[in-house]
Amino acid sequence: MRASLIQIAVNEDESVNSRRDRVSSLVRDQAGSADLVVLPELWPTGAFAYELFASEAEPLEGPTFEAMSKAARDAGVWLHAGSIPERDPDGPLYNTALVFSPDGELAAAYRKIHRFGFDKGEAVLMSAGRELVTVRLPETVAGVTTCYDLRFPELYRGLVGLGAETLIVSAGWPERRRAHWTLLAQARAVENQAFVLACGSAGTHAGVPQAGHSVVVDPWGEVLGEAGAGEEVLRVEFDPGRVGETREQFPALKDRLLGLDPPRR
Ligand SMILES: O=C(O)CCC(=O)C(=O)O
Repeated sequence: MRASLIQIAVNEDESVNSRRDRVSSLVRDQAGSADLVVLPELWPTGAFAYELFASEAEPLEGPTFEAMSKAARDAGVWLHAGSIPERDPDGPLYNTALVFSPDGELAAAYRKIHRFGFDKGEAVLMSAGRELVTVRLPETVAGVTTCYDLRFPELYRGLVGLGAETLIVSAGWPERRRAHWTLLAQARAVENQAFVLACGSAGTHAGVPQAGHSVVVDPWGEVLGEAGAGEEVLRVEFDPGRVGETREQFPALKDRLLGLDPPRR
C-alpha cells in the first residue's frame, strides 16, 4: 500500500480559502503515486488558532468536505482529509476528521475524543467525541485518531479490538514536544503490533511552531519513513500483511489479561 502523508505548513499569512485550494491541489498531485493520502489535524485553521474555531466552523458537509471529496475523486485515492472545526446542527463544535473513498464518498467521520488544552483552548471550545471509528481500506482496517489521542493507549487498544491493523494519527503537534510525538508513535505501533501513520503539520500559527516530523512506523516499531520540519509529502510503501505475520510470530496481544470482557483467565 502506498501512502502519502502531506505535512502541510499552517501559517497565518495564508487565508483559509487559499490553503483549501492549495491542499486540494496537493492531494490531486498524489494521483497515480498513492493509494492513501493523509492530512494533518485542523489544517484549515491551525490546531492552535483557537480564535478561528467558531468563526471558521463548518457543517459536516461544508466547504472543506466538498473540496476534499472532489480532490479524493479527482486523484482516485483514499483520503484521510485531516480534521475540521465542525459545527453540529445543535450548536456544539467538534474537531472532526473526515475520510473519503476514491469515489469521493464519505467513508468515516471521527469526532476527536481527547481534547487538548486542559482548561483552555480546544478543551473548552470543542465538545468531546464519544465513538471509536475504524474504516475498511482495500488491504487493511484503519483506526482513526487525532493528535492528543496519541497519549491515550486505551483508545488504540479499543481500536485493535475493533479490528484495526493500521492506526492513523492526524495531528497539529507542537515542536516543543516533538520527542513525545515520535516516541509515542513508535510505542503505539509496538504495543498494538500495527502500522502507525502519523501526519503532523509544519509552520507556525498562534505563536506555536509545529513539529513536522510526520512518521510511518511498522508493527515491529521500525521507522519506515520520517519527514523533516517543513512542508513536505512523506511517501511510504508498506505491506499490511506484516501485521498478521508479526502478531502470529510474537503473539503478545494474545497475552492480554486486563480490559477484556469477560476476562480471559
Ligand atoms: O499532546 C500534545 O503534546 C499535543 C496535543 C495537541 O497539540 C493537540 O491535540 O492539538
